[in-house]
Amino acid sequence: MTDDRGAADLVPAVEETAESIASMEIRGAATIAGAAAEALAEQAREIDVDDPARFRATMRAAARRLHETRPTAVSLPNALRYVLQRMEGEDVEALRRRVVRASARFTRRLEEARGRLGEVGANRLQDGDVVMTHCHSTDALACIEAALNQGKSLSAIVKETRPRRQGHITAEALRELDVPVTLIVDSAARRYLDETDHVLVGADSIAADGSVINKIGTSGLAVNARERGVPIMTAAQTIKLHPETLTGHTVEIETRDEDEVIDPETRAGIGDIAVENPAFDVTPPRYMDAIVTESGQFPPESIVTLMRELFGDGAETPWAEP
Ligand SMILES: O=C(COP(=O)(O)O)[C@H](O)[C@H](O)COP(=O)(O)O
Repeated sequence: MTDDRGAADLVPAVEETAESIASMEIRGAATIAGAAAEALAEQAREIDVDDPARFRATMRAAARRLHETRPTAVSLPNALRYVLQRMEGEDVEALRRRVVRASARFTRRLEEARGRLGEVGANRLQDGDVVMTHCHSTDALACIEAALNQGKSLSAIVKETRPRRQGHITAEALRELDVPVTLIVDSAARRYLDETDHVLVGADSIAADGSVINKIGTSGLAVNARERGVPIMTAAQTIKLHPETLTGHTVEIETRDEDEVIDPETRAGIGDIAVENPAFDVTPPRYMDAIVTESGQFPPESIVTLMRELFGDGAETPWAEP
């Protein structure tokens, strides 16, 4: 049986979502997961087949198409797993219902988890704190929002986050919450740590040893924060836990287009140079004070306990052909 089985029956919504994730129109680990779950529901709703085996094959093909878009955020395969593991039933209508329901439940759980972890993270922030952020993380922003709701007043130092400048999205979101924002270039972070009370980042994946995989620059920020004595936390709901790392696998770091770093004309003017553009890096657990999830906060080294509880010893890949 070839891996292409079911691919001919993919509905446009799946291709559109896959393209938007790959081009980063849809970005950020939690947002990608929600969009993927919704695309699976669209596939289930729109596909016009009578044969349950064919229905299942098209759902697996849709999941494979979504899975191949970006490699680092484990929330994507975790979302696909959540929905496909619930694809049960004897006939197409039953299968369709189960997929649509699972997708809706997944999206609801994303929202609830964000709310709960926000409250946990907010308890680590004090009234008057200056918080430094990196990239744009909805889970990290949830902590700030919850702290504001607790009546705390915060201000933010927002790292620009080259090359894609997701810091601009964070700055805008914080201004909408009326948080005073100072935008800095990435290389100014160490200097501004002297004025920072807490560093707050998100995660694309968390490994079994407590390593945090997040936007490139996070590990340097964490090392500098430790050197300066500034606490740093990762806000990450449990769909960011990477079950395959329980069995020794490492997390693949996405490499993106060189044009994001330098435009081709400027590059040609410089001469023959190599350009590299890794999108994420790995922060060792010893540089992170806490991982904040909807199930509470954890020292990074003990996150493996929560992972075993949630995933057992590893991960299935229900999108693979049987
Ligand atoms: O590194 C990024 C986004 O990278 P990119 O812009 O390359 O997708 C974010 O910190 C995490 O995905 C967490 O985000 P969230 O908390 O929203 O899941």
